[in-house]
Amino acid sequence: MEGVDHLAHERNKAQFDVAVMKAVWAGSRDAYELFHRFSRLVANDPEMFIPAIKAQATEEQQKQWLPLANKMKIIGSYTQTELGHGSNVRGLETTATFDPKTDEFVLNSPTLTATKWWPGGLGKIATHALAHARLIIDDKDYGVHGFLVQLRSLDDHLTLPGITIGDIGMKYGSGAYNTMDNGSLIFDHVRIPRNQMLMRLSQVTREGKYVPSNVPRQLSYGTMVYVRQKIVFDASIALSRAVCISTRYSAVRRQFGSHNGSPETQVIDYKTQQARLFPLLASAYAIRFVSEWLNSFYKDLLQRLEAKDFSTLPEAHACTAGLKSITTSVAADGIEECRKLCGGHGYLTSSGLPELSAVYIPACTYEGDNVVMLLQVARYLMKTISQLKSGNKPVGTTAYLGRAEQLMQYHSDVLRAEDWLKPNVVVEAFEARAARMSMACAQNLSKFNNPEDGFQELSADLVEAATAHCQLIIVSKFIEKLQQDIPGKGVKEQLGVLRSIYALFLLHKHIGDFLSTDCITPKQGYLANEQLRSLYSQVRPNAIALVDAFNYTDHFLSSVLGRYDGNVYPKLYEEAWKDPLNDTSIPDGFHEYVQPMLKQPLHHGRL
Ligand SMILES: CCCCCCCCCC/C=C\CCCC(=O)SCCNC(=O)CCNC(=O)[C@H](O)C(C)(C)COP(=O)(O)OP(=O)(O)OC[C@H]1O[C@@H](n2cnc3c(N)ncnc32)[C@H](O)[C@@H]1OP(=O)(O)O
Ligand SMILES: Cc1cc2nc3c(=O)[nH]c(=O)nc-3n(C[C@H](O)[C@H](O)[C@H](O)COP(=O)(O)OP(=O)(O)OC[C@H]3O[C@@H](n4cnc5c(N)ncnc54)[C@H](O)[C@@H]3O)c2cc1C
Repeated sequence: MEGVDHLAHERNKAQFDVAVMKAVWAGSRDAYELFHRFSRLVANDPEMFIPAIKAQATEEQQKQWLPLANKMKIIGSYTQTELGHGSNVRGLETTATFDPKTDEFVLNSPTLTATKWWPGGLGKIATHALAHARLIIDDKDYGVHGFLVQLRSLDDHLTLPGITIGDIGMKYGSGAYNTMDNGSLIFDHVRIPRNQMLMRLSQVTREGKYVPSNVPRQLSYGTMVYVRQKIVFDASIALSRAVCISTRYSAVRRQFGSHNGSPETQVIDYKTQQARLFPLLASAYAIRFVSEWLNSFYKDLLQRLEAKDFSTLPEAHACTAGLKSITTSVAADGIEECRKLCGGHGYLTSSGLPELSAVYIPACTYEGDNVVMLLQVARYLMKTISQLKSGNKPVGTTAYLGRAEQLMQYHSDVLRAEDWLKPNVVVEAFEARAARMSMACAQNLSKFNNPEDGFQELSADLVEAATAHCQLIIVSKFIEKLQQDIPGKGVKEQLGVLRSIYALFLLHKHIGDFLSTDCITPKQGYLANEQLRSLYSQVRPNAIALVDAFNYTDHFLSSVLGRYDGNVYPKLYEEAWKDPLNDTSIPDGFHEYVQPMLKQPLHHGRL
């Protein structure tokens, strides 16, 4: 029925102020108002190009290029990855050779594997590329730098001489990512003026002298840090969207359990459904809050960089790389789990979930493969530990490693299931687990003569240690969020329940880590699980209101199953009838191919 709220009875169960929770989810009341007025930005916005110019171009270059990019007079593509090299940026093959006679750089793709491959917007639309290439002066290789290269005429959009561009072809699924023209590009001795090398960090003079910057070379990777922290925020949106669909549908869907004609059981009441769904609901909130923190950390980094303070750059890199990795993996896996939680209907395009999944899963790869990113975190952790001996006191997200000795002695003192609700009890267990896993890796690494050999050999363990570290960050930031003043009836209590679910679910999932590092006993692990079950029961009456707090419109969710009013079945049926196959009762080709078979004579009563 139109106009009836089929989920009203669920909404009436809520034990908290949903309006306040909406503001908490949005980040602030102002952010909520803004969000309410404007529909959200499209995630795959190819303006990535602009942050790169801001980060790597001189002020003069910015004055020249940013107005053009902002007014869409030029369309740029961030062109880094090549057919043969993506993760290993230092391995890129494209060259930009300085020609002192003409005061130009000559861009060239020396091999097939040097073909630029993947950049968004490149295939059909971009007029310019921010191309990453090895700077060569007098046969000397100065490593990878950024160059602004015009690709297509601004008059007729035809490619310029020496440039071969194409689209790289269809991608996974049939959905929206195929509307993105990820491109391939070959340079054949393409000339650009010297002032189109982005020279904020290092310069090449008219005489062909290379002037290295007096700032860390890693600043040239700044765009990746910026985009990675955006991607963490994006993960909270993608996961919460899937969770919203799946939670609402789980309250609508009924299976089994009818007695004497009573309705069947709502599938959301099955404990197995809750144990799969509610940790994802909690994860969506956890990722949201850690992204909020990461964004403020990033803003602080920018202020410091302005003041030539580079001290937090390594931590910013480790945090953005690690959290990008963990949160996109959780979101991608979570979306798939949400699809399964919706049973057969989840596989229908009209559920919104297959499309969301197909568009989202490359987040585990782009802007840094997730394993490669965790290995960067592991390097940072190993470096931090190696510096402990020289008295360096770690700060920020690795401060706990400064208490490594104490954490190596730690044994959880949990006696009852409720003890696991205490934030300090949880944090200590997560700190001890992360510290012990990292310390064990550091100890094993020290047995190798060549640290790089050791790093390769132990890389699987290092990835696990990095994961434990990143999970600790997320748990800690959730706890810190709740130390803030949060008004509204029941809001803080509900967030407290979600915080405990998030932490205890992780503990349950990684119980092997906690037991093998001797941080907790099997009995304490059992108590954590017992507490988790009771927390699921506390979330149950609030589940619909907790996803309403995301404040997503039906238009944004694009899902028949996730409709606000829960009016799922008539709409599913209606959607099916929009399938072009239903335009006619006899399908195309029936008369040509199927009917002749049906009309074949029977032999001895058989075909
Ligand atoms: C407007 C934006 C909106 C965004 C909205 C969100 C939605 C986004 C949708 C976007 C869709 C698609 C976008 C996709 C775009 C792309 O994929 S662009 C291509 C991205 N490519 C990568 O990410 C490549 C990954 N590889 C690397 O980053 C590096 O090669 C790697 C870090 C793996 C290794 O670098 P090296 O220099 O070779 O390595 P090391 O020796 O390991 O490191 C040297 C030191 O440098 C430190 N480091 C490394 N990276 C950084 C960094 N980014 N910042 C600061 N520091 C860094 C590293 O820790 C080492 O430090 P140390 O010497 O040990 O102290
Ligand atoms: C949808 C999409 C959009 C993209 N958009 C852009 C764009 O706009 N601009 C751009 O320049 N690029 C873009 N890319 C490219 C993207 O950044 C790279 O694909 C990404 O960085 C991964 O690199 P790769 O493809 O070389 O993977 P590989 O490094 O080849 O990964 C293959 C496997 O090797 C493993 N591996 C690699 N190195 C190591 C190691 N050191 N230790 C252990 N395991 C390792 C990885 O974990 C993975 O399992 C895009 C990619 C996708 C999928």
